[in-house]
Amino acid sequence: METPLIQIHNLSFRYPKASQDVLNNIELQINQGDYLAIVGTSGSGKSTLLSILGLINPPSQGQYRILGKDTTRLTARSVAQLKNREIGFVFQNFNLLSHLKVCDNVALPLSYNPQIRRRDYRQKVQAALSAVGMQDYARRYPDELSGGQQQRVAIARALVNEPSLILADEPTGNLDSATSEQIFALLQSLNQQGKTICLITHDMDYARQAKRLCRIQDGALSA
Ligand SMILES: Nc1ncnc2c1ncn2[C@@H]1O[C@H](COP(=O)(O)OP(=O)(O)OP(=O)(O)O)[C@@H](O)[C@H]1O
Repeated sequence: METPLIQIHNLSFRYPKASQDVLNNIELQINQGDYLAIVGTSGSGKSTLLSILGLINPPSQGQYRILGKDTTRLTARSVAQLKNREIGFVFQNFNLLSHLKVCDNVALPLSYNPQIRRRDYRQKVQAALSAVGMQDYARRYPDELSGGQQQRVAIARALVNEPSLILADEPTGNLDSATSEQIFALLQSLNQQGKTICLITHDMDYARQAKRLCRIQDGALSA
């Protein structure tokens, strides 16, 4: 029996002051353990959809449930809590803080989660770094690492809170093809270990490796 993690019904989204919707009547269910790739041409609405899945933007219309909770009926504080605890983000530009060591970058999401005790940080950071093969780089700074290593660290940061969903927006957009292959292999293996992943990519070869492939065209999503 598949357990729904995300349930989106009749969702539309329009940016403030824009004259038309970027997303129209989206229907989407993501189950626990899914690996979903979203493809679409530039400007089709992929990043916008990811920003809604990641609780950065609320839908303009329709329903978005995560873990059974209707996010449109929650307070801003509850939404922020859900975002911090249940979502891990991976970006094209890695978005690591250059003045912090690898271990401190990875620890950042823990500091937004008051349920986690400070004395547990070290073990959690080590576990996340080990999951991406970067356990020996904890004391380095981001600019001492290659692009692929920086993306691994960013994936460790996304994993550290043990979120329900990993969202990755063009995670290999700044990487060469050999390094991209390693990052996709890592995402694949994290999914095989049970992580739920939703990914945007331009690379159809990798998109086809995901369990599910969805396309966005002019704001409409199809399987
Ligand atoms: N903050 C914003 N305010 C107004 N319009 C926006 C904003 N961000 C994006 N858009 C518009 O929304 C549409 C969808 O953008 P989005 O970034 O979701 O597309 P995308 O499919 O991720 O594109 P790309 O592949 O180029 O990253 C585009 O027409 C874009 O111009």
